[in-house]
Amino acid sequence: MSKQILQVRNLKIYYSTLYGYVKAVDDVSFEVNRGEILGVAGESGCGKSTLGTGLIFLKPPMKYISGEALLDGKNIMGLPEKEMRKIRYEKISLIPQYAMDALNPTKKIRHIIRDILKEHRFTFESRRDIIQERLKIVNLNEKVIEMYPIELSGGMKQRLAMVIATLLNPEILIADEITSALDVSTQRAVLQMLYEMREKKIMGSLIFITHDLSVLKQIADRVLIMYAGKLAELSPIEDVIRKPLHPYAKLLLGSLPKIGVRYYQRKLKGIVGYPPNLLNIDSGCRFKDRCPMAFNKCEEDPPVFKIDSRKVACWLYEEGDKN
Ligand SMILES: Nc1ncnc2c1ncn2[C@@H]1O[C@H](COP(=O)(O)OP(=O)(O)OP(=O)(O)O)[C@@H](O)[C@H]1O
Repeated sequence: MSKQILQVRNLKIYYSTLYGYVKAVDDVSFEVNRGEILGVAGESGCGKSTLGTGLIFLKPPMKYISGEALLDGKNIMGLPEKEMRKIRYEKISLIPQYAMDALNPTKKIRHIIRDILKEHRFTFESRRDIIQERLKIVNLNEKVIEMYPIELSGGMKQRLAMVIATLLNPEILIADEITSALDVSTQRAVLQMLYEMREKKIMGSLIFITHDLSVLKQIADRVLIMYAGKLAELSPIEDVIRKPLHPYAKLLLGSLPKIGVRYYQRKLKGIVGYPPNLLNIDSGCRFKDRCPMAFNKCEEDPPVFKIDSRKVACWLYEEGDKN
């Protein structure tokens, strides 16, 4: 059995618009190890959600262009909907961004769960114990089963979405910005629940998408930092925190508040400038216009260089092996 549950190779997922393609995920390669929590981070609009969602639902105008995503060795990109339905929830599952609003408000929770299970040839009764166990982990009373989503608070819906996404013990769970709208203590509780689910092997591996690197510090094993649809850096989380390689990763880390610093005395540094428009991208490194380290070579697209267990798409690391 391979150490890697998912191998994504040269994946391109664009949005088809009247003005042309928005290159939201543009030639991205990475792998997810069994049992691993892989964080995906980067500024708003860098393609995190497109990557997470595109692996499961290719809803127009999202368009799969090329590349592969091997789940347990089998390419799932471009599979017909009938085939995808078989593997959703069971092999790969998603807690979508705004999961709180994704639940059908007119259906009882019991019926939402029943319909998902039915598609996978399970009855509600046969999974009752598991549903009860999961509700307990996320601190929800069993009574919610008889309620409608509209009767639940945002936080309760969020936790219910975690239960629904893990009903069939997926090999990979993708959690898309599920802590962003929560206050810090609820955020911590949700992270703890996800961690517990992983420990109990309720899901095999987790892809945790967030714009907030400080959240990943608490939960992730490795982090994939994206910039403008591309991989900027892929490293173990403690390595990124200790010594980020990509100039963008350095700035992203530098923009986090630090313990002991009073920010009414010192301004929190953001990253100057804006990411490029993904409809119309110049050649060369996509970060070059904002990069304090940019040099002539950056007019060419940087390949991904491998440095020990780390990957970085930046010409400063040309001495590393090209991946
Ligand atoms: N339906 C759409 N049609 C056209 N372009 C889109 C569509 N949805 C997203 N995009 C564009 O695709 C790019 C990537 O968006 P995506 O939502 O994946 O980024 P993100 O990193 O998840 O950002 P956020 O954290 O704000 O959700 C952005 O430039 C965005 O404007």
